[in-house]
Amino acid sequence: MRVKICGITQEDDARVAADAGADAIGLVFYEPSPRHLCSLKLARNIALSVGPFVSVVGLFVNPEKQYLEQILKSVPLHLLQFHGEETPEFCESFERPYMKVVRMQQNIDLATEINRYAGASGILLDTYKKGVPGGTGESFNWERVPHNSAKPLVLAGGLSPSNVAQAVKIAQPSAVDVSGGVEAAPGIKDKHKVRAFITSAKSELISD
Ligand SMILES: O=C(O)c1ccccc1NCC(=O)[C@H](O)[C@H](O)COP(=O)(O)O
Repeated sequence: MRVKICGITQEDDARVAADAGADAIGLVFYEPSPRHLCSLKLARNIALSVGPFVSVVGLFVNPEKQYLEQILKSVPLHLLQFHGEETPEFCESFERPYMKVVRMQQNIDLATEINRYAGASGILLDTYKKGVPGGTGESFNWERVPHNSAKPLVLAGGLSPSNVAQAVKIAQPSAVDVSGGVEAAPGIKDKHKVRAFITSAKSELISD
């Protein structure tokens, strides 16, 4: 099981996540978010602090192309994560691996969305909440996650150290993603929760 710790805003938290076995960290480039990184220098330093074998993911919500290109010039991002209404053509235009987020609205046609983003490295399934593009801290019904997806699925939304093992068992995703569930305060991670989350997410695979 791969684990991404999202919404990192300081180097210490990035190191804690990497040392605890995180496979990826997420940096938010979306101004209304309390986890938004307004300094590119800070974003770059965080990205460089995790070492060569931890993926650094940049989160965007309907970004201006120029803004994203400017970030790519100074922050070494391995993967882009799109939370808005970005088209497949837009997502692919940066020639960088990307994940498209699908918010699990009740009537969503997941198979169609997955086919639409054929160029994506994976699809991140997140909770739908009107007007909130991500980081809701709320979960959705994990039974809705298909086990035969054409693309790797990343499960997100309201995960925490206490529910991630159950979520993995039911949804059987390729990876899990957490932000609010391992925070001490918005944008600040709790190192005990980060460690507990990673241990729990990864141990489920072993116990099965
Ligand atoms: O974190 C935010 O504030 C945020 C704002 C806008 C788009 C995405 C955002 N975060 C995304 C994530 O942190 C995760 O990919 C995912 O949504 C899970 O978040 P959570 O439910 O808090 O674990």
